[in-house]
Amino acid sequence: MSRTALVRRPSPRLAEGLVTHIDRKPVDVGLAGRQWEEYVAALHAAGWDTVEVPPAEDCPDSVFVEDTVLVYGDLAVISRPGADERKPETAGTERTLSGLGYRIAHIEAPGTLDGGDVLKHDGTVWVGLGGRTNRSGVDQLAVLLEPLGATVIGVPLTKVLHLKSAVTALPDGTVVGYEPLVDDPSVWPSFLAVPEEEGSHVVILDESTVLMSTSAPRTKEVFEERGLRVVAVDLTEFEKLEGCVTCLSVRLRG
Ligand SMILES: CN(C)C(=N)NCCC[C@H](N)C(=O)O
Repeated sequence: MSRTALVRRPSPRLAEGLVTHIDRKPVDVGLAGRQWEEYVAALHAAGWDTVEVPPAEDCPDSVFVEDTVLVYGDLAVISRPGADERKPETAGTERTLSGLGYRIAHIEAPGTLDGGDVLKHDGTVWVGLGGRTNRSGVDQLAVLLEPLGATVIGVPLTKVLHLKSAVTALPDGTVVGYEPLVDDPSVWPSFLAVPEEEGSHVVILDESTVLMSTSAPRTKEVFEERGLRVVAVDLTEFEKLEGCVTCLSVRLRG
């Protein structure tokens, strides 16, 4: 199986990125650039190819490429970001995925949907209904994905920016989250509470390996005790902007 991930270089204006649920802290743009290179190197070391979406230098949050699209099979659903500042980011993602041969669909007004609000596992697609994604966005996504066999479920999201700020899934489908920030853990058939907020965020690299932040060392031990191999990368500068390990790529499989 070929494994490719979309990534997008940080904008020189990264430090102006949006913050909603946390206090603003100064971002070291040079350090962020080095952390981004290490993130991409970790994908390569795990056997992933990367394709760069052309940089969007005037869009401070454009490095968080996950929010611009939801890919399901051969369909790329171009998002309509809930924050107006981020709406110009989608054009570059659309051009790149169109060039890679994906069928393209769009979330249309009045719908809004950020890719970071969408968690997929094994045919189920949970979508966070919070500050960035609205009911119309979820309904449009359901119309697009249900013919492809997916079940789309809207879930409440009040405590964090995106659904994947709160929860992500391990390779076996267990959904992991830091309970104080999860609205309703009973949504997921199998939920594992982790001891650190940054431990909620994993990218599945393969069936036994996950990528996560070095900011959650106790959670790393929990995952290793479950038999997972964990690759940890420093993401401090992105975490200051409510970013996490998932936001920096869009994984394309198959
Ligand atoms: C899963 N997460 C968290 C994401 N996919 N995106 C993070 C975007 C952060 C950006 N400053 C913003 O406020 O939009």
